[in-house]
Amino acid sequence: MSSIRLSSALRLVSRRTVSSSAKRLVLPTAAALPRVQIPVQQCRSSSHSPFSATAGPPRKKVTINTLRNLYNAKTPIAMVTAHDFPSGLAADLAGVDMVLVGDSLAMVALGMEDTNQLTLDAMLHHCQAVSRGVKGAFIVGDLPMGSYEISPEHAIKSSIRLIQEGRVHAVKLEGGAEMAPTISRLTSLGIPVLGHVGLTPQRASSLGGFRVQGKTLSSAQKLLADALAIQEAGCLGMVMEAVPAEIAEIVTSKLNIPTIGIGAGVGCSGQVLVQVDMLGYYPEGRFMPKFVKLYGDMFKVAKEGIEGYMKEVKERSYPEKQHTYPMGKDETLEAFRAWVKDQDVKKEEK
Ligand SMILES: Nc1nc(=O)c2c([nH]1)NC[C@@H]1CN(c3ccc(C(=O)N[C@@H](CCC(=O)O)C(=O)O)cc3)CN21
Ligand SMILES: CC(C)C(=O)C(=O)O
Repeated sequence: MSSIRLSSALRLVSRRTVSSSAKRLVLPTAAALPRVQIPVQQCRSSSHSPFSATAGPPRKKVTINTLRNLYNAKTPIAMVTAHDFPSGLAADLAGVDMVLVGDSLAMVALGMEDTNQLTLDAMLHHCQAVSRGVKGAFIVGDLPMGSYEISPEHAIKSSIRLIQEGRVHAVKLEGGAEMAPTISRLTSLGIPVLGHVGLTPQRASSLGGFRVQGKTLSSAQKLLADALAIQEAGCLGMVMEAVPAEIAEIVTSKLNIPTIGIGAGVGCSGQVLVQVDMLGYYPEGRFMPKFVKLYGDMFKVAKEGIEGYMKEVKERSYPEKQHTYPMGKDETLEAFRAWVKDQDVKKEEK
């Protein structure tokens, strides 16, 4: 059976965390799967993360200046969503510039039908998990529907919680010109804001569903006006979702802040995708927006891994000796055997 060396990303983490006594763990796999060997630190308790939360990857921190430099150099900005510690860690170790704790987590991690059921408290919980795993990338937390619309003060209060408790670096909010006063207040207080125009999922009902925006002249005009208004209000950039590529490119060319496109073509200043979508975490047959490209098959990997484990549990080939704890002294075992025999302990009949 062939052996695959551990990925360089995992090696990066394990180099910091694996002690000299680290065991070499051979992952149980189905016969069809190649054998993957990953050295791991022996975990004392299931409540302990196998990866040190403090040992960050040796990455230079992405700041608002880094993003500005990328934009000025016309280097596309790569952003991906994350909703927990491992997905944050994967994104960060892959080297993305920005990590978004998007409210799509409502749909992809919590099984909700839309993003509007998500509360600020739930978002905070996930931001905390992601920010524990992300040490280099610039982290943006989404303001969920209902956490910022009532007044600028409402938005300020929620944003401070996302930054103070969620440990994100910037907040994202949906909307155009009507949100400009709120965005101005936030940015004047030193809270960086990423805007979101085009298809704004929190307003899907009033858009008639998850519909492509900017397809008519008036809709394209409104898109440009909204983009200019939130730029003027001080946004560091904006997500531009589900807009015809040509329109997105023209709007991008009229701005002096980056557009991060999703379903908006290659003419944007950067791209964002939902990590769960792009890595193929779902079984075949689930609807995917047209802009999703699969870069992985996580559902297959997960399912086959669990099948391999199940098979070995059923045939008692897992756990093997190396997965068990040895006795300290042989005499103790002998003494215990003799004592149990002496007690004549009977199995209770049920
Ligand atoms: N898993 C997931 N991925 C996402 O990208 C995502 C979410 N969830 N939830 C929040 C929003 C909703 N998103 C969506 C959802 C559906 C379409 C969609 O059905 N688009 C149609 C276009 C329809 C038209 O022509 O107007 C498509 O065919 O892609 C687009 C964006 C993007 N966001
Ligand atoms: C789809 C992206 C841009 C988003 O807003 C989210 O993940 O919630």
